Amino acid sequence: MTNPVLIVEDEKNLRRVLVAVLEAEGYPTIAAENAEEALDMIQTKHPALVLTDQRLPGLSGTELLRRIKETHPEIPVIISTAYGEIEQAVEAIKAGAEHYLTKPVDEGELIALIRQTLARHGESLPPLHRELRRYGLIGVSRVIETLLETIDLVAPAPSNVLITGESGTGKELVARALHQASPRAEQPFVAFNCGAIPLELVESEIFGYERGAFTGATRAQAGKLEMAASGTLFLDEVGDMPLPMQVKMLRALQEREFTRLGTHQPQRLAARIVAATHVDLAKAVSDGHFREDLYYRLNVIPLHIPPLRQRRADIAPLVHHFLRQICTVIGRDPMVTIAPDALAALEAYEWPGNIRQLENLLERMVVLNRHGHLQRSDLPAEIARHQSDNAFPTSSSPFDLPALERQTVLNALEKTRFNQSQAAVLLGISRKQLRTKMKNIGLLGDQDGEDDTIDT
Ligand SMILES: Nc1ncnc2c1ncn2[C@@H]1O[C@H](COP(=O)(O)OP(=O)(O)OP(=O)(O)O)[C@@H](O)[C@H]1O
Repeated sequence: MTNPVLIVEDEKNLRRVLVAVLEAEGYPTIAAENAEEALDMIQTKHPALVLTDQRLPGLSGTELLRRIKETHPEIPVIISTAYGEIEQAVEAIKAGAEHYLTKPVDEGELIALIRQTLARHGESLPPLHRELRRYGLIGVSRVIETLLETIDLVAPAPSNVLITGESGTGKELVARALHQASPRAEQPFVAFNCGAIPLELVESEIFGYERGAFTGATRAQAGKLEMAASGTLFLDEVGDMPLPMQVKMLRALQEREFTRLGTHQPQRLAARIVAATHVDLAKAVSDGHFREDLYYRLNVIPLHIPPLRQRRADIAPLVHHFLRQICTVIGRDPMVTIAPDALAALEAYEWPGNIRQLENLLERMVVLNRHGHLQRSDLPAEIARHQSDNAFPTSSSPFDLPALERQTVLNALEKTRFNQSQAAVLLGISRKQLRTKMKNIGLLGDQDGEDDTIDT
């Protein structure tokens, strides 16, 4: 990321803190004391995002936002407002602010919001995000960050690894990453899927065979273990390995030797074994479908990849990545883009098929798309009906003003135990205005009248 984040804040200490927090996260950051200074910086420094206080000396945050939208509509703006400035927050969202934050600003929420906003705008992100792109693994979530740290930690060791996770979560990608990050990177990476293959075939595929070892063995063939040499053998769907093969595999791992079928000449097992499964292998052991001793042999280092729905922050960067990738592969230029509400629906969907399902859906949508822009209405109905506010419950959704207003009014009422006068003071509006809002959002019926004297 080359373009900085611009902070606009008149309070000196807060400005310093915000700059320090963002710089610690690896975002190049610049700061202005007021809107006029900010406008100059926008001309010269082209920030990737502006975070501005609403209340500033001179032009307000919303006025600054309007000026930015006139000249640089592509720059996302986040407005921070003091508690009770809901009117201004709503005003700012209407004027095109990406989000609003309520002061005092929560550090974690701020960082997450900035990451999500930049990712949503297809920005290449700061060192953290560049790092998170390593080995072809895309993401901005803590999950991906931890996964990459673990890969770096365990890659150099020869220990076996067992990767677990639902179908399509990226188990093979992680296995390849482990290989690339290891001293074995120059050696072969060989993948073998144990799923739904009869015993004889699994055995001959993994161990190899000599000519005449069985009917049809017209020539000698090296097995996957031999092909992997001192590299990595990736055993996918290891839970489906037939039980008699499990016994043979265990023996090979214990003795660090194996033999081609049809000979007694042992060979050294030099490859590292990385196995993967989408089934609960511990349960398969207790059900008697998987050998406990082999389970422990393989599970020296367990690595779990959570499903996509548990790391929704990764969806936006993955969507941008796949759109770029698919358009490049099929030669689509200019690149197909996606509408914010379509992206929000993707972020809110459950993704039972995880990243593979997301990738396949985008490919289909890009290929079938004529106008170069994916709209919410292009999505399958099942996905389009998802509400964007499921996705990031901590941040306000820019697409649902009534929900935002309703939530703020409710918060104020709850804080004051439904004392309307105090709630109105908190919100910075008159009690009459509050009652109108309560009616609009269904908290007061018409029969409740305009009685200003009785508090409920
Ligand atoms: N974090 C990620 N960043 C980019 N692409 C990813 C990521 N995770 C997965 N993918 C892509 O998603 C697709 C599915 O990943 P992969 O085949 O590794 O999943 P899997 O868990 O091994 O699936 P299965 O259990 O069905 O074999 C691949 O095209 C992979 O490149």
